[in-house]
Amino acid sequence: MTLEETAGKIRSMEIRGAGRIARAAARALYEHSMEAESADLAQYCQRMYAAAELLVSTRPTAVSLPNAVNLVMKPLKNESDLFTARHNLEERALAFIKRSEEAVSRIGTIGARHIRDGDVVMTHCNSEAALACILKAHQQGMDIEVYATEVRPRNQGHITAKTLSDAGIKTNFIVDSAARYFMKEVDICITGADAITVNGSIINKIGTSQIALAAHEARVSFVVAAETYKFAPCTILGERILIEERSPDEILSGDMRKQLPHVTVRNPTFDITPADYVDLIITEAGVYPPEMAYTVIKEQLHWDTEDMSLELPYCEEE
Ligand SMILES: O=C(COP(=O)(O)O)[C@H](O)[C@H](O)COP(=O)(O)O
Repeated sequence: MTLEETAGKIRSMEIRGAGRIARAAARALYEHSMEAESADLAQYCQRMYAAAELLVSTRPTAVSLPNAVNLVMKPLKNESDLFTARHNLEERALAFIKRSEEAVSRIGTIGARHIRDGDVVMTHCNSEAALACILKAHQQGMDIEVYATEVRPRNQGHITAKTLSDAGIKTNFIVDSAARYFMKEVDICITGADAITVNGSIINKIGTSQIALAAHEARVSFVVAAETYKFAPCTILGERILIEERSPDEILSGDMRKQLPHVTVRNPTFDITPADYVDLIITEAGVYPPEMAYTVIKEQLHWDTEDMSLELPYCEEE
């Protein structure tokens, strides 16, 4: 797949979900580097920086995307010859993909320890990391039941329901607005994350914060499964995560909107769940309370003040 094809698929959401987007970006950089016909290091760097910028511009919210791109790209500035630069960049891209896949599997193992035999689990959207926990618990022989939301407008819940059904897990498929109604039957909510800020807020699919609120009210655990590269270093510097707002066409057709001249369709793709409503964040490096987000960014992402000069567009003002 060409770089432009990958960028187009991320933009159109054919490739979606924060972890998958991150791996697709790393894969695109790897393949772009392999194909690069560059006369010298400067030309190669120029080509790769342009590719990185294109990838980062595709979707604004999932921090896994700029984090993956930075992990692959950042050491490039210290290279002194084309051959080594190219070799090292390709190694870093492949290492990121491997690390990401292993992280999801490890999160599944750790997350399954938070599910008990007989539990009813609610999940929202389609998160590899959240599903890894549920699938692992099922594989370990636990008798669990799941409530999976529909996830309007893009219906990612259909993918979740199919995955759960294929695994033989008893699943209730519900509209998003039924989450509070069913919360009294739920023991634990598990969702993924697109970004986690330094104050432990979780940015995930629109509707997540309502589920967290309903869980809080009902004294149900609300747990987030997320790889460490979902934490957002830029938030240490006070930057906010930009919440993507997608086309109104996803909700009402142009023809229908023409009949409603005083109506504006709003379509935010993600929302923010404050740390107060989050019990735990399950990462591949272990389980953290949301209050420890700063420590994760410092220790797991090895973020330091040098990163303040990052040139790539990391996050933008909300
Ligand atoms: O909100 C979404 C996907 O949104 P979209 O469909 O708009 O990309 C997922 O919950 C997170 O990305 C985490 O997923 P994962 O755990 O797979 O990274």
